[in-house]
Amino acid sequence: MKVSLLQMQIKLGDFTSNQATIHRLIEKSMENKPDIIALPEMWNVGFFPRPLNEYADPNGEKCQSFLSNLAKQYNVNIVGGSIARITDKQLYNTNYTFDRSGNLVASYDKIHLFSPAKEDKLFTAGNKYVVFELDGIRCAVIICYDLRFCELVRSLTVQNVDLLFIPAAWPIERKMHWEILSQARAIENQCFVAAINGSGRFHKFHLCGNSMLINPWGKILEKATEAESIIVAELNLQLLQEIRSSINVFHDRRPDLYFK
Ligand SMILES: O=C(O)CCC(=O)C(=O)O
Repeated sequence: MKVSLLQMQIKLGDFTSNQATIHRLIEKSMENKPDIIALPEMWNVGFFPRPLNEYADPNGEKCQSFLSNLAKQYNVNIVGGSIARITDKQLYNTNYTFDRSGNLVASYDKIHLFSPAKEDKLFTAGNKYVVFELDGIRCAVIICYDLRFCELVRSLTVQNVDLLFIPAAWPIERKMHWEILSQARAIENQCFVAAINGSGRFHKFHLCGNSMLINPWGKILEKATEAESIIVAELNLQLLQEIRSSINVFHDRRPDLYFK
């Protein structure tokens, strides 16, 4: 299973240019023949042009059709980061994931909205999480600030998730949290983590890049710099069973004692 992360530089409010960037990066990433490609948070318009309701994709239809066509064209699974979507006048931060045939296999609305940036005032929060399969591998996706909520990730990984995607627009000031929390989620949940950040600046936000592919032991297999880049790694899925049987935290946990 080869996974490639497209750490793109997103242009604020410029969907057409962002689509062109994805085309360019996918074309290049195909040299490595990845099975899955993943994109960062808010790739359609960035974090956030105003007024956002004029920039957001109505019902996510343009983005869905763009991603579905790419998946078919390149015969690759696409975890479509997230986009700004508007439905019934409500804004959502939404992930769409497509399989190689261009079928939508998952749709997830960000659950934890980042209140320090007033995301909770602009967007409506999602209220359900999803687990899905890509080429027979159990996957899940969370978005950016969701990374800080270990309860959410545990709720997903008790459903046997092998590969967790974390599209993000994570700022440079908290780069240390991005790295440590991503590694912690991999270690505590004994799964692979694909942490895919954007690169560049919006308003006062300066994204830290540093996308990572992390194995279930917490080892960083590949890491990007701050600049626009593509990283790729082959995931040794055998490691999942080796680690889970040597330290069986899912067997030893005591959910009967938690959150009383
Ligand atoms: O949690 C953080 O520090 C960053 C979160 C964030 O930027 C977001 O959720 O968009």
